[in-house]
Amino acid sequence: MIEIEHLHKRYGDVVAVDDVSFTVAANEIFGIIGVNGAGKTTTVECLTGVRTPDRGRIDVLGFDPATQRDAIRTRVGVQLQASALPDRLSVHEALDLYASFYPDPRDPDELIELLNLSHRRDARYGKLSGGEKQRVSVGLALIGKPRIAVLDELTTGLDPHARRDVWSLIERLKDDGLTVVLVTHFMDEVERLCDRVAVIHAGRVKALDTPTTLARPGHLEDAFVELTTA
Ligand SMILES: Nc1ncnc2c1ncn2[C@@H]1O[C@H](COP(=O)(O)OP(=O)(O)OP(=O)(O)O)[C@@H](O)[C@H]1O
Repeated sequence: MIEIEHLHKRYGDVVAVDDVSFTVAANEIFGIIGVNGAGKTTTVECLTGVRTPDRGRIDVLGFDPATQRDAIRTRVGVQLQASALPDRLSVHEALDLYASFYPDPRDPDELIELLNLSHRRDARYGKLSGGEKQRVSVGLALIGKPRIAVLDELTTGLDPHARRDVWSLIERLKDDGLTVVLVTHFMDEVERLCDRVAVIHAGRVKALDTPTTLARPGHLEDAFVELTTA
C-alpha cells in the first residue's frame, strides 16, 4: 500500500528527515512515534504529496505523491489541523463542502453520527469545543471514502471518553478495510490501535515492530524513552 525508501528531506540547513524507509500493508494501522522535531510530520507530508522529498522513493497505492497529487488526493484522507476551517461553517456544512470535492463521498449525516456529533450538526465550527473540532477534522479525513487515512495527532485535546470513541471509530473503519498511518505521542493509543509502529529519531527509523514486541503491555513509554535517549 505504502512504500518509502531512503526518504531524505531538508529545510535549508535543517535535515528534517535523514533516511527513512518503511512499508505499510493493506488494512494495517501503522503508528509513527518520535520526540518533537524527529521528522514525523515531514515524513507524512511527503507521503501525502504536501512536500517533495529531496531524495528517496515513495509509492502510495502505485502512485508517486510528488507528481501524482490528484490520484493521491482522492485516495488518501488527511486529518487537517483543527484551525483550518472557517469558524462560521456548521459541522454539516463543513462536511458537505468537503464531500463535494470527492467523486464518491460518504454521507455526511452518517459520518456525523459515527463521530458522535449529531447534537452539534448545525453548530458553527467556531463554537465547538476542542474535542468536537478534533472529531470534525477526523471526519474531513474520512469523508472522501479514502483507502488510506493519515491521522496526525488523532486524539490530542480529547477527553478520555472522546478518545475512546475515536479509537472505536478507527477500529470500525479498519474492520471496513481502511489502512491508517497514525502519528501520535500517546503510547496507550499505539498499544490499543497499532499493528506496527515506527520509532523515528533524528530523521531515522530507530525501531520498527509490533508494540508488543517493542515492549510488554503498558511499558511502551519506557521503551520509547530508552530508544530516543541519545
Ligand atoms: N517548514 C519548515 N521549515 C523549516 N524547518 C522545518 C519546517 N518544518 C519542520 N521543520 C524542522 O524539521 C524538523 C522535523 O520537523 P517535523 O515537524 O517533521 O517533526 P515532528 O516529528 O513532526 O515533530 P512534532 O512532534 O513536534 O510535531 C524539526 O527540526 C523542525 O524544526
